[in-house]
Amino acid sequence: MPIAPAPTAAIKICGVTTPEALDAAIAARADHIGFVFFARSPRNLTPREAAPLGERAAGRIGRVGLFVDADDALIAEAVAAAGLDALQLHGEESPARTAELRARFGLPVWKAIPVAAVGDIARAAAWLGAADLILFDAKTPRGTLPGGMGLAFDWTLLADWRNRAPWGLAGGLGPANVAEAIARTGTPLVDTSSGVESAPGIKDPQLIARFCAAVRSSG
Ligand SMILES: O=C(O)c1ccccc1NCC(=O)[C@H](O)[C@H](O)COP(=O)(O)O
Repeated sequence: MPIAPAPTAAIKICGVTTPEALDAAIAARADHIGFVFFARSPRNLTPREAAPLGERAAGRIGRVGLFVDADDALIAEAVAAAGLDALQLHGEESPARTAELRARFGLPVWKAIPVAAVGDIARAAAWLGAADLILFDAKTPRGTLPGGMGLAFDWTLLADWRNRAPWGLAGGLGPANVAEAIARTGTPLVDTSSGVESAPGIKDPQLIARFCAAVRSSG
């Protein structure tokens, strides 16, 4: 009887802004790319800028739109322009707002939960039933970006989560530590941004390839 290969974590490359980075993610067989719609981010795209990337990605890789306390008008414009397959909420969106957006746009919603202490993991339970996936990410210092800062959190805090819903791990992941992160947490999805960049907002195709290879080596 053939032995099935061990499953590895799904991969999301966040903050893609160029066709080269998109093609690198597809070539490396990542599962999702993220388009950031947040003006303060070095990876920000307007819906108009995201449109050709969304078209290039269609049917080849999942397109996740990242928003930070965005209004419905921006989300609607981005969904239509970039053909988004899922929404990622990276701000202070409540469980009610999360459920409302899921119903309004008819798309899966990923809710990022910032983590610095064990209570932050418990807090995620409030989004069960409202979000389709919980993305645990490092809590960033006040006054900085709420994500994409290359900061990791203490993965042992996840011991309390016990796979209560579909989830993923983000924060400070790169080619050098992602296999260890998967081995230590058992995460079914990994998300990276700065770890595959040569400078903030500049994706490096070689780092994308190395990241995806490292994920597969963990299986
Ligand atoms: O990437 C950004 O610029 C960003 C801005 C505002 C909110 C969230 C943002 N990124 C979220 C992501 O999905 C990142 O992949 C995640 O935070 C991990 O980032 P990194 O630690 O740089 O890998």
